[in-house]
Amino acid sequence: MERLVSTGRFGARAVYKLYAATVAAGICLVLYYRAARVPTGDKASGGRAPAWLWLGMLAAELWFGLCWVVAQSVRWRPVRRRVFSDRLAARQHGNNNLPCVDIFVCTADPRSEPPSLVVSTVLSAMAYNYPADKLSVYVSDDGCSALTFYALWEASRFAKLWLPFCRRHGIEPRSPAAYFLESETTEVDQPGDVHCSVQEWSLVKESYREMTQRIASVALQGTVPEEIRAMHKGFYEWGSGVASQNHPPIVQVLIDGKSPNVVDNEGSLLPTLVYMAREKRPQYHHNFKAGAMNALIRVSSAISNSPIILNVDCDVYSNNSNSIRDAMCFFLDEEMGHKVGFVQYPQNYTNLTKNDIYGNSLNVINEVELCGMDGVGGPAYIGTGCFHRRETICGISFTENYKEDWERGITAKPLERMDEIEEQAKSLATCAYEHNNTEWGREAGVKYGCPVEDVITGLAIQCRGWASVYYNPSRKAFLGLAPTTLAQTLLQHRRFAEGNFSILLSRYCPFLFGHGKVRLCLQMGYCIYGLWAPSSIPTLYYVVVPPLAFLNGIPLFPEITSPWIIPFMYVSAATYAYSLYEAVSSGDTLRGWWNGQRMWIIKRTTSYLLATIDTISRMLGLSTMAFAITPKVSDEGQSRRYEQELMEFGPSASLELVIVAATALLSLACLAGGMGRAVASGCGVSCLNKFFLQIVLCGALVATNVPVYEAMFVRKDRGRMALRVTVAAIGLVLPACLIRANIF
Ligand SMILES: O=c1ccn([C@@H]2O[C@H](COP(=O)(O)OP(=O)(O)O[C@H]3O[C@H](CO)[C@@H](O)[C@H](O)[C@H]3O)[C@@H](O)[C@H]2O)c(=O)[nH]1
Ligand SMILES: [Mn+2]
Repeated sequence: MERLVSTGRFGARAVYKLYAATVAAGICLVLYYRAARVPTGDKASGGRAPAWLWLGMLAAELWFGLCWVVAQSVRWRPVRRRVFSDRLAARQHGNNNLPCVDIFVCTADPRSEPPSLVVSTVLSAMAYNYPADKLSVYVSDDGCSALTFYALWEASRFAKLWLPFCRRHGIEPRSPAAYFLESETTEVDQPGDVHCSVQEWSLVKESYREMTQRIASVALQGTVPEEIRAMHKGFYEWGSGVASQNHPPIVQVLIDGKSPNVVDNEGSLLPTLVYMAREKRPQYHHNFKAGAMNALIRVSSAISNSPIILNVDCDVYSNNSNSIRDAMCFFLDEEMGHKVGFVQYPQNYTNLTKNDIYGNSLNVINEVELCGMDGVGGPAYIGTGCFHRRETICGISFTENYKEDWERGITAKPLERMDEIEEQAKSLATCAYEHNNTEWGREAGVKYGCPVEDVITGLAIQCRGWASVYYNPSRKAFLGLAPTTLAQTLLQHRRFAEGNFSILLSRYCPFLFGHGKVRLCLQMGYCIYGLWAPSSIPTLYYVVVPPLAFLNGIPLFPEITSPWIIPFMYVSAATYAYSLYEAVSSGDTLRGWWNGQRMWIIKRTTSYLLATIDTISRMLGLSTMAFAITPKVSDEGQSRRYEQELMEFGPSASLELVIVAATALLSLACLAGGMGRAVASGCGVSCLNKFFLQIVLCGALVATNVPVYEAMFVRKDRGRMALRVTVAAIGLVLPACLIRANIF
């Protein structure tokens, strides 16, 4: 029988391995040079560095070398997957044998995640090219907002028009917001391959526009008007005593897809649509998104109980209506299917600008690193765009004789006793449910206690013997929203870095937890992200010390005439050139790569530093875990500057910004001061000889920091650096430059 999937290797791996071997040799030479030449004496003397300064360089270079080695794990054997969904269609006799699928959409806050955004995501999920009676969409609302419920109720009505429209004309993408936006920017009335009358197209568009207007106006009023509330019993759940973080559970089935009476405008069945706000009480910890996911798993088990679960964030709409069928090819493939625990799609964004000013594109992670993890055991679970087996995420271990119950959910009857089922589902969404000594959050479901709950959950699934698969089709399956300001980006990365570092330090450390269960290369692959946070310290050292040493006339690298300069130059040039190649071949622009390098430094010296502090203080019990939601809206000025690719620093001040400004100023001051000193002492060529690499390093830092200087001294818009930040940065840098050699 023909396979449903195929796996291919990347080309030219032998060339890559040769390159990697030369870099490894270069790193060894650099470390040897450092270790063999540790100066004696704690003070700078005769132009020699004090020992501690030199040892610091050695430690930093050792660390960078280690990170490089760890990063090789996912570059050694990357694979690419293909699916043959036409064979699946032939084999399943049309649609008869396709398994049921539950789709989870998480939202948490109607202000940073507007209900109209949630609605488009939900509609795109309902409109998959998949039998409607086998699809159920569940929305978890951690904000417990009547506005979100109202928006979903509107969506349940609009779906009757939207779904047949999509089906009939093969619309892509099936998020109405994305579809109508796209058709606007392509400047035709309708995309060429859509053969519908202009009237029909305009009717659907108009009715979508009216719906979003109604949602917007209700959101503006802040409450749902009584005449609307009268139209669905669900609105009466928001009585007195319901606050967003203190309320009883709410479960409302908005569409019962099994009922023959609920059909779209063409008489076809609709997918089931369920709204859930799990119970929240101040005395019970709700465990953020992980808690929401687990409540969804339980609630859905009482309603549709499908064997496969897809989960997406509320901003992540479906951009490809065939993704469910594609994912099913992996689960149903006779050779590998029985082992597959989850199928992960990449995380792609719709709102990136051409040169990706905040380095948010994830292109290299998507095109290289996840493929590399897939080659050595399977990608990590990255929280969104992932298909899980229900049994797997619920905690079952893989065994060769495990048999999936693909019939699960199919036999479910219409929810005749709707009220009873809703009551039962509610009881599964209470706080008390989990506190009666259940395994939820520990052995069962998504794991608690980690800001990257997804990564730790995926690792545990792999350690229970399941494989995972990474599928990156050319038409992107899911598109979400990336942060659009510097502050949001830094906050998001602080959470990522903290989460991954705390995994490394916990009992889930991939080397311990995964030992003997997953391959060493995969253990290392997980570590790449775990090492982000502690990398902040060597990075800060490298950004601060060599420039200051240059200012003080202390050379830290081999002279230009010494052969030892070759490994230093080779390692840096080769790794940068390769990173450029990797970024550009993954879809970044040249400028995008350059912006990414700036963000690399900014994130490492701010987010990751704070993440390190967060992690340690959490381990010492000085603070508790937080999950700061990434806002999906920004004000008009901010969006305009984002479109213009102007970095957003102001107007408020923060520790992160002070660090960014201070390190930028320091490089500039050291470069100028050091050059001035060299010229004044008339040493010219011999200085260039001694300080060549330090000058290159300072120069590169200054070049990447140009937008920071502009924000401090040139720009006049509201996104410029706050004056307070500039003053604080000068206050830090000035003494550091003046104290001079005394401390060295
Ligand atoms: O208490 C909470 C907090 C968040 N969320 C939802 O979780 C999702 C992700 O939150 P977001 O603020 O958008 O985080 P990102 O930084 O974009 O999240 C990435 O990283 C997270 C782990 O840090 C993963 O869970 C996400 O899937 C992944 O997209 C959103 O749908 C939220 O509504 C909840 O349901 N409840
Ligand atoms: Mn997000």
